[in-house]
Amino acid sequence: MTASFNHPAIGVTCRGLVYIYRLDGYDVVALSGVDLDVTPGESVALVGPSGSGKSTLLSLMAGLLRPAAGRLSVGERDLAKAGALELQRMRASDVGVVLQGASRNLLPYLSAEDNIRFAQGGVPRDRREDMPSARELLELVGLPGRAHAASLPRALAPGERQRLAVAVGAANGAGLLLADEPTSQLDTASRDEVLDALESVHRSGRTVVVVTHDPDVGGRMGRTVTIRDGRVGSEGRRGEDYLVVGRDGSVHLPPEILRLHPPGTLMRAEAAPDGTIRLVPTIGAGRPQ
Ligand SMILES: Nc1ncnc2c1ncn2[C@@H]1O[C@H](COP(=O)(O)OP(=O)(O)OP(=O)(O)O)[C@@H](O)[C@H]1O
Repeated sequence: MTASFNHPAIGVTCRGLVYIYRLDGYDVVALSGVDLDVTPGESVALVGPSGSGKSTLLSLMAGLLRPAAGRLSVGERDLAKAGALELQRMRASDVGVVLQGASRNLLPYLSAEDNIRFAQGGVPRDRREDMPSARELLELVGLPGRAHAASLPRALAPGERQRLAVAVGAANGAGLLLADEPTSQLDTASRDEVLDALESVHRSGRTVVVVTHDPDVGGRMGRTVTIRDGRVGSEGRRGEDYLVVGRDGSVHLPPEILRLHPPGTLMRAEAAPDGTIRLVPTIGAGRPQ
């Protein structure tokens, strides 16, 4: 099914992105220098341990939080400089957001169709004619027909409700869809249907960025980016995991290597003529006590 999404896919650029929560007088550094490019039309999963900063990064991309430092562009917009009104406009028409938990995205007293129409209400008039209809969106996420359109969110099964949340997130026809844990607490069949819905949105010409704990969800996206301790730790492409050399030359060693060689270990980096790098720990000299 092809819904009419006429707006181009939107990319994201993060450079040295920092975010700090202030909690009871303490600073919690959630992101400590994220460098990441999401190219228009890509599908990316943000994965990584709990508390590593994935949701914070997604909320920054959505303009729900403001960067403490660094650069963040969504399409042509510089989010570090944008005012509250501009961020609100961006969410109304350029970026779709699916928050964690389907019910946070849906009005319980409106039908599926009316939830979508409500989400389309904030789109500027001159762009409304380009928007897909509520029925087209419902069909896109696998909820076709009059019965689905007329259902209240509570009458839908959990997986259907989550697919409706995806349709509502995509309703404004935006070129970038951001989704936080869209498949959590779903059984495998429902999860796969939500992934099909996200894939349909992606195929309709948008960029899709998803935060997930589920490796299988990561496997369905074009690229996985692992966030570790508030920075990009590694990337997965076509089933292979790669370390990412940061702007400052640092690399995050994977947990299994860190268990063998804990932080503080002294290592020599030796480059072989074929470009391979060997990290050689200096036994006894640099291990923390
Ligand atoms: N509202 C908040 N106030 C204070 N600290 C917060 C707040 N939200 C998140 N944090 C802290 O910021 C860091 C990053 O949190 P974030 O939720 O972005 O991580 P996450 O990778 O999405 O985790 P999870 O997978 O558990 O959702 C964590 O140390 C977390 O405790």
